[in-house]
Amino acid sequence: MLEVRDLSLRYGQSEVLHGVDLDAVAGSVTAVMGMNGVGKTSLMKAIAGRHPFTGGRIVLEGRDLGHPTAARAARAGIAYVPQGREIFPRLTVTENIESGFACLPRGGRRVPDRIYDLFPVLAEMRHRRGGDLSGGQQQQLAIARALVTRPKVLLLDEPTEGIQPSIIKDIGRVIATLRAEGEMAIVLVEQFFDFAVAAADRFVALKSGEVVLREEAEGVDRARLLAEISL
Ligand SMILES: Nc1ncnc2c1ncn2[C@@H]1O[C@H](COP(=O)(O)OP(=O)(O)OP(=O)(O)O)[C@@H](O)[C@H]1O
Repeated sequence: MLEVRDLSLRYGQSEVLHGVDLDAVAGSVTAVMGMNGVGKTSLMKAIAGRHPFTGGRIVLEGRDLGHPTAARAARAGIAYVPQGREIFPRLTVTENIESGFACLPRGGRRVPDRIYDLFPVLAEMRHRRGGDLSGGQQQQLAIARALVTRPKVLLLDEPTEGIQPSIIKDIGRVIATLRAEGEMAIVLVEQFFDFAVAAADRFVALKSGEVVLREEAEGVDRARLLAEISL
């Protein structure tokens, strides 16, 4: 589904990703792990067209996307839920969800009922402002906004960061549901080790902008994975 090949990315003179390969497959969760500053968010931003990359390729369903803008990546089927959520605080919950429509043709601009089935709290809070929601509710809102685009690839950047345990469980259930439906490839950037281990089908560990480990979840050596992402 998604193939990232030999990706490099710079901020000014400083290269922070060096030849990263990443695969994500429909109906499975690929966890990207690593310490602060190893380049996880930069990788997500490159895939989502939020930051230009300097070398490599991003291929979706066999089609090289070139160097997409954020709008083109979204139209191609890549949805990005950013770290920090980027909710519009003054817009209502519904308006925030509808802001995801920008990349859809006019005929497709409808919030599917299933969004509210996945996130019942958003139905209850439809008319509240985004800024009035708790951090966890905002995270659910950010995921809902991404899902209205009916993506092929869902990029989740640290969805558990700063969120209360009950909502972390809800988010884990939503990820498991989407995975089981088998239609989208999910890439999960996550520093909460147990959450990532429970959710993922495969792990990619980054260190200093390079992949240092690539393992299927089945039979993964947890101690080795933890060591790779902690040093
Ligand atoms: N806009 C920017 N300009 C310059 N350097 C940046 C910029 N954004 C990130 N960096 C640097 O690039 C490196 C990788 O950052 P990135 O945010 O991708 O890492 P990360 O693994 O996602 O970290 P975290 O877990 O803290 O979010 C870091 O050294 C960071 O300081």
